[in-house]
Amino acid sequence: MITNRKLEHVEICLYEDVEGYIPTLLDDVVLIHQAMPCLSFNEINTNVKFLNKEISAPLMVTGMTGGNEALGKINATIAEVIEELRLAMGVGSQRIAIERADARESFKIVRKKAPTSPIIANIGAPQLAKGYGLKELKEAVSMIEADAIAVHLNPAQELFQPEGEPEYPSDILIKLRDISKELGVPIIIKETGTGISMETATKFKEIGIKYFDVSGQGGTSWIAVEMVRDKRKNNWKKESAELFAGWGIPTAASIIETRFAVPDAFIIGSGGIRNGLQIAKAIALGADIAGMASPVLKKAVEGKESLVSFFNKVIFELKAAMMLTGAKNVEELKRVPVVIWKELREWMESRGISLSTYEKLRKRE
Ligand SMILES: CC(C)CCOP(=O)(O)OP(=O)(O)O
Ligand SMILES: [Mg+2]
Repeated sequence: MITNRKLEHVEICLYEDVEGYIPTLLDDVVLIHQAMPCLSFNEINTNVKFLNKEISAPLMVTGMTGGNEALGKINATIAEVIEELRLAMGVGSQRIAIERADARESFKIVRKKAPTSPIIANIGAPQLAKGYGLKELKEAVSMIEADAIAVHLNPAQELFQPEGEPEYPSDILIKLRDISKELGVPIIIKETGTGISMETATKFKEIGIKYFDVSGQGGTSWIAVEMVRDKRKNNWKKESAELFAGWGIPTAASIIETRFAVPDAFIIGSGGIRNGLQIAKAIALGADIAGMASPVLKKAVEGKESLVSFFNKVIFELKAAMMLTGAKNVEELKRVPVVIWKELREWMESRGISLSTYEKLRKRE
């Protein structure tokens, strides 16, 4: 039953160990210290534009949940806080709300609590292979008066999900191309913890997609989440899921690959982002904003105050990195000098991405 799966997903993300199988490789990005920043801390401005709205920091809460009253309360807490702090948020897959009218309030509450913030709807690509079309995506968008819709790509998760639907035929691309012309809001192609490659980003660039949420490996592994469900059900896939738990593209590599493939893309750097220093690195590496999910979920269930102080800490860390690199705003942060070394540099070399070529793309020159 889909509602049970929604509840299990949140319970597993909160209380099971399903992250950190492989590093994000953001540690292989060094922001160069500038001892004479030529600015004072109170001058630093973190405002950025996102989906034609201004947000106070380059950070969104990426789509997680929804589907019943309890999950709606989590959405409500996050929505209230992101509206107050002028951030942005996505909702979890709205498939359950397309299928069940009683699940809709748990998503609608987000727009009620965040009337002015950028809010992003969410539908899975497998549903496009199984009959969903413009009607269902419009329904998901209008349900929460969304500014955009994330179409999530989760083939690895579906493969190991007990009741999974690993159906990703290429006619999904044709459908998305046609839908994007009529939908009225942008489509964000969003991975789910295994990252977007340059080949995959190119496929979506070719149908006119401009927004990517890379959701790389290094944070929550949704293969591991389904592994836990397999184990609980003694499903035959459990050992295979364990084998693949660390499968995917590390977040730092996925930011580079997506920027390399789609130089003019709007990139959300997500997957294992846990603090403001990682946000600064993701942006200096090529992302436009960063995305967080799991750490926000964990604070949200503690309550609003806990989530507010978490975001204040994260934004202080981002500003600290901007101060110490001499970046007085996010546009300057995109161009600060960095060192890319160790595994991440080896990854670039083996993928044919030269540092000098990437330097221009990273700075969006
Ligand atoms: C998108 C993913 C990280 C979490 C939801 O996976 P799911 O297969 O349960 O989502 P659906 O309800 O859309 O099938
Ligand atoms: Mg699914």
